[in-house]
Amino acid sequence: MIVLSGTIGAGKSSLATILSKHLGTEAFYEQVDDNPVLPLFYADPKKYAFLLQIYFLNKRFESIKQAMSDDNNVLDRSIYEDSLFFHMNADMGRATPQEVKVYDELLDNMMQELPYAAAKKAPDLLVHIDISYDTMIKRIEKRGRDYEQPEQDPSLVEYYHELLGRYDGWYDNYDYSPKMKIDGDKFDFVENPDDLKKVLAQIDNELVSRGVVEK
Ligand SMILES: Nc1ncnc2c1ncn2[C@@H]1O[C@H](COP(=O)(O)OP(=O)(O)O)[C@@H](O)[C@H]1O
Ligand SMILES: Nc1nc2c(ncn2[C@H]2C[C@H](O)[C@@H](COP(=O)(O)O)O2)c(=O)[nH]1
Repeated sequence: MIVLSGTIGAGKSSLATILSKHLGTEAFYEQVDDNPVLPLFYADPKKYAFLLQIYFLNKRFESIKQAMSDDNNVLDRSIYEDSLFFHMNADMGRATPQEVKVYDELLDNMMQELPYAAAKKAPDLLVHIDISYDTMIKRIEKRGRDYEQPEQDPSLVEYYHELLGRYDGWYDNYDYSPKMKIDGDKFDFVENPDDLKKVLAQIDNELVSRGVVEK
């Protein structure tokens, strides 16, 4: 299983589609447009942060189990990033210490239940897409989900800065699996075919050198 990571609008879903096609495998996507809790969360984060987190945890767990059913399937966000989101929201006063404790213990318990073979308790590779704040905002605007637009809710400017800032430390400390970073500002793998080629070559190299796929 190959897992993508990155902030909102980094290009995870786009790359998941491209990469799974390239590898001849399946992509598994985070539930967003048909997520009934997400708009509620953006409208009232304090009321819905915990419910949203449980919702994501449940869906993510389901996707991981499905993605694991075959080699080299691609997941468009890691379960570990959900925890990053939740702890950030809790630090912003949107969840209580008790809710955080319940979430952390539940996550831990669920991870232990994953039916991985003993040697395969983690993804084969994490591919992190790194983007700047400006790129993040441009992409969020391009995609156009109402509730994510800072124009509609100026408090999102601080939320997005904080999120992006936390991602750096998160990636540096991530040690559940081999990892690699793609410069999502420099390589436009959606609109530039040359960039796409370079990005896929970087990922292929990692997968081959780690013995995940054959040359
Ligand atoms: N490298 C890129 N160049 C141009 N547009 C991009 C790029 N990556 C993503 N996008 C666009 O930005 C928006 C967010 O991308 P998406 O793949 O949904 O990101 P994520 O899944 O990380 O939130 C979409 O409209 C997508 O078409
Ligand atoms: N509070 C949380 N929000 C989350 C979490 N996972 C995703 N999200 C939000 C962020 C975006 O608005 C949307 C989809 O994210 P993309 O990066 O795929 O665009 O869902 C979470 O765990 N907690």
